[in-house]
Formats: sequence, structure tokens, C-alpha cells
Amino acid sequence: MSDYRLHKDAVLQALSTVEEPDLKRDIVSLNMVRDVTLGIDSVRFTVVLTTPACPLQEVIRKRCEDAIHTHIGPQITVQVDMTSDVTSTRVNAPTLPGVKNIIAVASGKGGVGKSTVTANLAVALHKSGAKVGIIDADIYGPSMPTMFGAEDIRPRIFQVDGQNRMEPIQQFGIKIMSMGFLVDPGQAIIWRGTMAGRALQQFFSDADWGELDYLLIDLPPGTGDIHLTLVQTVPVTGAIIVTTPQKVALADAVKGLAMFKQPQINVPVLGVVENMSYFTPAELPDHQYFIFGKGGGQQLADQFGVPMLGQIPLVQSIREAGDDGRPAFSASEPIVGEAFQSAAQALAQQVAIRNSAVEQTKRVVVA
Ligand SMILES: Nc1ncnc2c1ncn2[C@@H]1O[C@H](COP(=O)(O)OP(=O)(O)OP(=O)(O)O)[C@@H](O)[C@H]1O
Repeated sequence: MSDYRLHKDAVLQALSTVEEPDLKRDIVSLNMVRDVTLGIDSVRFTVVLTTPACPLQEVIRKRCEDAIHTHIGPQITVQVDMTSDVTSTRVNAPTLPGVKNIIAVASGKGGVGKSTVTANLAVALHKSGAKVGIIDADIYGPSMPTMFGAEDIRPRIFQVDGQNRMEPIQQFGIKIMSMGFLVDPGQAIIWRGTMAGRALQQFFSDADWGELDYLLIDLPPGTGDIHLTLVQTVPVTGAIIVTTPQKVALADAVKGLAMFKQPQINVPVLGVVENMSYFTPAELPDHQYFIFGKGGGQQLADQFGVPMLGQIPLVQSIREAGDDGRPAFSASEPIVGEAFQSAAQALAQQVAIRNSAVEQTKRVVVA
């Protein structure tokens, strides 16, 4: 029989020595500890993480166990249940109140793999347990219908109070709306300008997205009208920039990144994803050939003081998966899955850090 009694206050006090590694605050004051139940020599509680994609789950679990053993007693049996509740600054947002985070995916140059990265980050976040959607706003070449094997699918249109509503299609667990659903391939050219902007606005106002943790917006390459329409239509949680390590791609990526940093736009940049970082042949998985140069993405991230979220290798199966209408993340070689999973975790971490540190982005209003 123990000569002490376990108290909830003592448990919380012990756990208040555990710091959330990203947010740099203790997990009790962050309200991450819930449902503490006490036994004679045991304690069980839930830690609510800021994202299901949290790469530090096991670190936090270990620190909780250590804190109880150090501050209360080494004989205590500790059971830590992990769950998550993705954070948001979009509380009471007039547009899409059920969507916690809107993330713009941009690139400077075309063809650097922005859509491939968007699709696979979405699937990686979904696999971690998050609710994810994609808006394919790339009017010049909407590729989500192809990448998700949805070329013959159209969103369902239904009426609510006499108004037309659209239900995003759902493929591989991801809700998707694409400019490609609204226009026949080859006709995109007549869509430039205001029509494309109006279509994007409709994806926000007329589509039923329900509850989402992350809504990724695949933007056209470069900087243009669609980017401005986006930041005028909704407060964007943050933006990521996709680039290859190549000099010409980087020069354009600088412009893309600088756009979000402009004071009138002021969308937090969550980081850089470097795609096609190195070529790895399937038969030589340990070999890396830096055919587009090396270190460019990191250089860009350093120049703007933003994190490098990940490096995605150039792998034949990524191209094949995209053409075959299935996300490469789930099916192909381990290096592909690992690269996208680690980039998705880094992105989710940056969203959580951004939400804890910076207030809601303001929608851009043009005088
Ligand atoms: N890491 C990679 N490994 C192999 N192939 C890739 C990789 N990333 C992208 N690709 C392929 O490169 C091509 C261009 O990719 P994608 O369409 O994603 O680029 P993008 O930047 O969205 O282009 P744009 O916006 O100009 O239409 C596609 O065929 C895609 O499958």
C-alpha cells in the first residue's frame, strides 16, 4: 500500500514541466491535457495534439511519462492517450466556417511539380487522420482531375432555398473542386481573367466543404489575377512555395514568395518544398544524382527566413502515378512515401506554430 495519494493537481503540476516542442509553451497552459483519471498507483490522461500529423507524438508521450515519474514517483503506471484537434485562427469566419486552415500552394515557374506536391501532401495529411480538401485553381492546366483519376466525375449540383450548391467530389479521401470540372479540356484558354476569378469565388461560396482541417489551393504558376482573387476572397492561413533546385526556377520562386510577403497582402509563408531535389533510380535506391543542382530550396528558405518543409526526389513512379490517376504517396517506393509524409508533417507543424503565434490573416480589400 502506498503512503501517498495521487492528486489531479499534482499530475497537472508535473505535466506543466512538459514543453510542446514547437509552440515552446507547457502542455497544461496550452490546454492540451484532458480527461485525467487516477488509480491508486496509476494515472491516465489524454494529450490533444495540434495536428494528427504531429511528428513529435512519441517525444511528447515520453516526456509526459518522465515528468510523472520524476515529479510524483517512478512506480506510477502512466497511460497517455493521444488525440488531436487541428488549430485554427478562422474562428467565426464568415466564409467556410467549417474549414480550419486555407493553405495556398504556389510556384514561380510552371512544371516544377506544384500540383503533384499539393496532391500528395493532401493524401499524406489525410492518411495521418486529418480532413483535407483541394481547390485546383490552376486555370492554365487543371491537373487534379487527372492526378486523382476523376476526369469523368463531376460535382453534384443540388438546390438549397432555390440556390445552386455544389458538392465537391471525393477521391482517395480528399474532397476536390477543380476548374477542370467546369470547363472542357482545351477550352481553358477562353477562361482567363474574370471568369476564372468568379469560378474560384464560387468554389468558396457555393461548394459544401463541410468540416476540413486543411484546404489546399493549387494556384496557377507565377503571380497573377487568381492569386489576388484568392487573398481578396478569404483570409488565407498561409502559403507554401514549390520550387526545383534549379537557378531559373529559384529566380521565379523568389517573386512568388515575395508576393505573399508584400505588406498589402501579408499572408504568412509557411515554408518551401523543393521538388525534384535529386534523381534516384528504382534499381539504385541509395543513389542520389543532383541533376537540377543542389541546395537551391534551402537557399530560398534561408533568404526569406522561412522553413524548408521537405525535399521530394525525382522518381519515375511519381510521374507514372500522376498520369495513372492515383496519388504516388500511398502506392510507390518507401522513399517517395517518406518524403511526402515528412513534408506534410512539417507543414502541419508550421500551421500549428503560425496559429499559436500570429492572428488571423486579413482578407485583402482593394480600395
Ligand atoms: N518528384 C517528381 N518525380 C517525377 N515526376 C514528377 C515529380 N514531380 C512532378 N513530376 C511530374 O512532372 C510533371 C509536372 O508536374 P505538375 O503538373 O505537378 O507541375 P506543376 O508545377 O503543377 O505544373 P503547372 O502548374 O505548370 O501545370 C508531371 O508529369 C508530374 O507527374
